[in-house]
Amino acid sequence: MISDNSTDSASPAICHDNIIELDRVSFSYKDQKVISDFSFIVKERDFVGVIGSNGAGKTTLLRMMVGLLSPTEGQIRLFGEPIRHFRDWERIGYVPQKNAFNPLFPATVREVVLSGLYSNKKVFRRIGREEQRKCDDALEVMRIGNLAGKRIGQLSGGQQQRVFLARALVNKPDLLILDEPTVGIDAQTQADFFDLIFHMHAHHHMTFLMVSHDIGMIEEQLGSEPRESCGAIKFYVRHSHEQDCAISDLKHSLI
Ligand SMILES: Nc1ncnc2c1ncn2[C@@H]1O[C@H](COP(=O)(O)OP(=O)(O)OP(=O)(O)O)[C@@H](O)[C@H]1O
Repeated sequence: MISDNSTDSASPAICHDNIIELDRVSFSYKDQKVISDFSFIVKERDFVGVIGSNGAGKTTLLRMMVGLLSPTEGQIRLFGEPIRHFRDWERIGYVPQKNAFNPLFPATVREVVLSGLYSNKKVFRRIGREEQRKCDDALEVMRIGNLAGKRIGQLSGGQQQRVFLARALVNKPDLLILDEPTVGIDAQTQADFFDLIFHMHAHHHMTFLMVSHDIGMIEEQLGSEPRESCGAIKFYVRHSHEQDCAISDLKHSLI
């Protein structure tokens, strides 16, 4: 593994590793500058809520963090490693803002959720009982167990979004990046989902970065003062030091 992070002399506290580092990052689409000279660090066990008006650049920022866009200037590191060398993508779950499957896409809901367990290299690995159990757990948490055998392309937009969330959760990644994850989802599933991810943040050692337009929910969960801003984008952060929870399935997190 390539790493040139040898200068980091940070605290030995295990929960304070840097997960995402943006160092003087700028981004332009042709001649429109969207992100300007922005530096920010997300630490292990942070929950970062990202708020900002339409067009402020939130999605652009997230797409840079997952390697889909390259900064025009500046550097990004993931888990301490320069993003161009980073290969450990299965540690990161990403749910983009708008997901839509072609109605003819042949995979079933179960197959799509199971695909979250493997990196591209491992897609042909045999799926055992343990993997099926994790998949059932994720399906049940997102209330789509009854849709498991259906073709994903034939579901409604909100149902498809729940499948994407189940896929992102099934592997319990170290870092989950969510771009307005609950748009189009009914109120009960939305409330359950927030309970779940805030529990996972507090007790399962996960780090979250989530774009939301729900300022009330963000302030209630993360406090009313943003820690940082980037143009019209504001970053609310809460760090967790709570006790880890020994239960490994997802369902218990709903309560
Ligand atoms: N592919 C693209 N090509 C050119 N300009 C783009 C592209 N994608 C986004 N933009 C522009 O960049 C700016 C930031 O867009 P972005 O999608 O990052 O904003 P956002 O904060 O996520 O907005 P929203 O809340 O509406 O999702 C906007 O002015 C947008 O028009």
